Amino acid sequence: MIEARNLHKRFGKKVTAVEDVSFTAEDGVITGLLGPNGAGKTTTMRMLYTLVRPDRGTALVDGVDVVQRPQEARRALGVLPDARGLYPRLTAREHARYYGELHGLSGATLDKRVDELLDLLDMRDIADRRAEGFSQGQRVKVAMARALVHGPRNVLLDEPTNGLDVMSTRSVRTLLRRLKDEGRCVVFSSHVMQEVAALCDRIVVVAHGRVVADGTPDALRASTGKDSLEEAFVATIGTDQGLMQ
Ligand SMILES: Nc1ncnc2c1ncn2[C@@H]1O[C@H](COP(=O)(O)OP(=O)(O)OP(=O)(O)O)[C@@H](O)[C@H]1O
Repeated sequence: MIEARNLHKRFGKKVTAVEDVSFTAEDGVITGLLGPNGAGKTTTMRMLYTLVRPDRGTALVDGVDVVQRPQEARRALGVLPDARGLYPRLTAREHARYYGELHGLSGATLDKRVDELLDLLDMRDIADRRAEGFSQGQRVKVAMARALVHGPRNVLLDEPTNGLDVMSTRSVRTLLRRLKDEGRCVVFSSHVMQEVAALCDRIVVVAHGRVVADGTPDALRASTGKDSLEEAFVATIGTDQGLMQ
């Protein structure tokens, strides 16, 4: 479970990226962080996975404070960051193995886990190719495999389907549903409302660094009095700018 508590982050004097973000992402639930470009989603995610230190507020990962005990919090997290930097000379399989080793896995356990992920992410064809020259979709799959190799209880994904074709998007969605069915806490960010609507049990809408709505798709529709989720989002944010594909 992940609890964001009054997160604040400014960059310099002029940019307030995150004003006051609080939400709880439960286990066995897919929580979507939805907001237009520049809303503060990536900055929020970075604070959750301990890359950026909040100016104020904090977050708890399975009860562990990310500011006070970042290393411990990181062990309980699998992260697909916004930058999917890969090592060009390592193969897809070597990426997953390397990250598994960093998390203390080895031997047959690690081999089995990596094989499972290669199948789940449908990446057998690229398993033993070096990452240099990988397409965007292939890069996302490798980054996803290394995020999940240690079987984290909590999974944070920053715009996981960005740049993916229809088939790859479907396999990512299937994987996220599987993580949910396994009882994991899944949080992903997106600026595409159709993406969030297709996957999420719970939606946290962020605009200008603040949470402007938080609830199930049905609750969001009911609170705005709109029949379609799309209209409900527009009503919540006050504009459809940046939310459509
Ligand atoms: N390192 C940084 N230095 C200065 N400004 C930053 C930095 N990181 C983010 N910002 C600013 O903070 C605001 C929120 O950015 P953030 O990347 O969190 O938004 P986002 O919701 O993820 O947007 P997108 O959908 O475009 O990725 C933006 O105005 C951005 O320019």
